[in-house]
Amino acid sequence: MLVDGTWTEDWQPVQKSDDKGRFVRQVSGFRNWITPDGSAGPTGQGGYKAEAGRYRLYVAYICPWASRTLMARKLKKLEAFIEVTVVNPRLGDQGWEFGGFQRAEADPLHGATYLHELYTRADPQYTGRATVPVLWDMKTDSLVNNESADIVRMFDAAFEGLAPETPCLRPEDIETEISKASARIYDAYNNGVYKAGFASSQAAYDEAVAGVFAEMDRMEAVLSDGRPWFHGDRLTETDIRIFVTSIRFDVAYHGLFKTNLKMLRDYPALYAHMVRMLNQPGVAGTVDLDHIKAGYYAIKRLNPPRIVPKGPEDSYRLLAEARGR
Ligand SMILES: N[C@@H](CCC(=O)N[C@@H](CS)C(=O)NCC(=O)O)C(=O)O
Repeated sequence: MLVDGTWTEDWQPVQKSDDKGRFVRQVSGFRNWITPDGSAGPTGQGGYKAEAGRYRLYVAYICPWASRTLMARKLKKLEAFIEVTVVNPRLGDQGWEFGGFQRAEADPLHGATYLHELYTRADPQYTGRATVPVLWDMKTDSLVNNESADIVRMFDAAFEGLAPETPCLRPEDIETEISKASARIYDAYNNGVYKAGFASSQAAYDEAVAGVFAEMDRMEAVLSDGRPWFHGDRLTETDIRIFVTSIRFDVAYHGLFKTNLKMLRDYPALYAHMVRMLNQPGVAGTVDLDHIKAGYYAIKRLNPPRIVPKGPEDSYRLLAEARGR
């Protein structure tokens, strides 16, 4: 991570724990917003106006948080507004690296070797982890935002009137419902699997795993009435949130994070929800199973020999089918 702008090799990914051995995720540091007129959004500074070709999203396909911003870019048809650079899926001694893996790209703006160079370029005194996603402003050469929840929200609204019309991912009439569901699903599912995987005590692991499967049972019950999306007929950010963990579940979390009471495919409605989302236009292109596996199974602390498993066949088949449509 970076400390006062200097890289320090306390790099073990996402490993901060509390006094009971529970994994704790860091809070994002750049919270500016792109808005239609460049005014400041709910947090941060103004000056980031919605304009074509001005912004670039740095992502890792392994990362669920980065992936949800990629999905929002597709679902909101923002390809002309937001360029994308994909980093190497393996988090190394210097954090995220450019190039060096199939479909991992070079940094087209600064020729950086590591993502942390972008952080210190934006703030020479930055302290914190150099995480993906990073939303970069190519006009002022600055870091707009590194919090995926903000990025999904700004993609939803900031380019209205400029980008093709698309359904809202956070309709006002169900905003409270979305916020409530998001908080729970984040804690028990999206972050719950990490809490299980990075637990440093049996008790912390047991607690996290129980939370993960209780939440899966709950989501399964909601989706079992035949609705296509979590809140009903409309695809919302809640569905994106669920999907990014569901698509990684059997592929990485079940094995590496030991969330193995069941597999995702044992939940018929949740599984169908994942397949439905995978088949939305553009979504399959945001999923790279080889990056996902290479990235997770390269986490030294959890998998010292770094052997990457072959399967699961089922996930590759689903993805190939979705791509072929
Ligand atoms: N709050 C951030 C969290 C992002 C995050 O934790 N990204 C992980 C990858 S999944 C990362 O970049 N970790 C690098 C590190 O911890 O050094 C968001 O949702 O955007």
